[in-house]
Amino acid sequence: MPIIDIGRLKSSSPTGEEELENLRSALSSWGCFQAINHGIESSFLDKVRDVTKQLLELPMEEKQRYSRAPDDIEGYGNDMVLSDNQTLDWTDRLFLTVNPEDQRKLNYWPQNPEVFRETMHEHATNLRLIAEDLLKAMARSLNLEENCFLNQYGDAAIMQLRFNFYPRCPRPDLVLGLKPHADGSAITIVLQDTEVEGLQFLKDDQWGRVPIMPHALLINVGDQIEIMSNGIFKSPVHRVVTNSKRERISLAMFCSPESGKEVEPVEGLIDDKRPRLYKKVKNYLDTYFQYYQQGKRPIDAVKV
Ligand SMILES: O=C(O)CCC(=O)C(=O)O
Ligand SMILES: [Fe+2]
Repeated sequence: MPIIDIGRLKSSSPTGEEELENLRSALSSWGCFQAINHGIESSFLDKVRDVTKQLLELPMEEKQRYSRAPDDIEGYGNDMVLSDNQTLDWTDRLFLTVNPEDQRKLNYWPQNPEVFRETMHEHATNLRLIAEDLLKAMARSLNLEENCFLNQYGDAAIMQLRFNFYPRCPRPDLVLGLKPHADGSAITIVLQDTEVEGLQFLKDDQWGRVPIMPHALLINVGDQIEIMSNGIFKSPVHRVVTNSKRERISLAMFCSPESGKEVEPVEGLIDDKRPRLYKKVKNYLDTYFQYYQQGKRPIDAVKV
């Protein structure tokens, strides 16, 4: 699992150039990395985890006050059931749109713990800057103008938080916490559990574990960056395994292009040797969930 010092990516020194090359290599092989030196205080990340834990450990009756409506993707609950033969994940989650701010559905936002709302607001503010800096670095790592991904991402990017709670599972050999999938985002930033592993990425047909690094952020590319980069950066398939002894918690932030923005392979990455791989897409997330729940890869539907 690659580790990238993202503080270095902004520097134009030789070490900065070297780190850009590491970034390009990580995203075109694994599609993910552990980000260190990201500028967020460790104590703040601990607070975010703590608030997440407090929320997920509330009594079920209290969490059910934020239950997802049957036709909504936001709220507390499990998978949306779209067919009888769907495999359910061994997880409960709370899913919230955080940005744009005027699209927050506050009826799903817990008020307990009391600092929940302000903490998640601050967390989103921090991650927004990291996502934007990374999109610039990703463009520079391919010798492109630094705003070429950011322009498709837009100023009113969609940021969605998913609080994942994986209870202990008596049969980890039979059940997954989260079935294999690739994310529909542009990029995803995940805060991992500090004690229990579980996330795995598929590389060269093998599942690679994400080791615990308490103060790193796990970052992976989603389908929309695979599209913009014309397939150079890989949106990796990943899954979460269950554990019979320990429960596990994680907090994923999905950063996706602004609603209505057209997303397509960047001009500079299409040539005779690398023909255009993907069509132009808009509001990719709208169709993503249907394919996802059928166990299909949504990105296959937008191949040329
Ligand atoms: O639980 C994790 O570490 C990852 C979660 C994830 O992949 C997701 O929510 O899409
Ligand atoms: Fe994921």
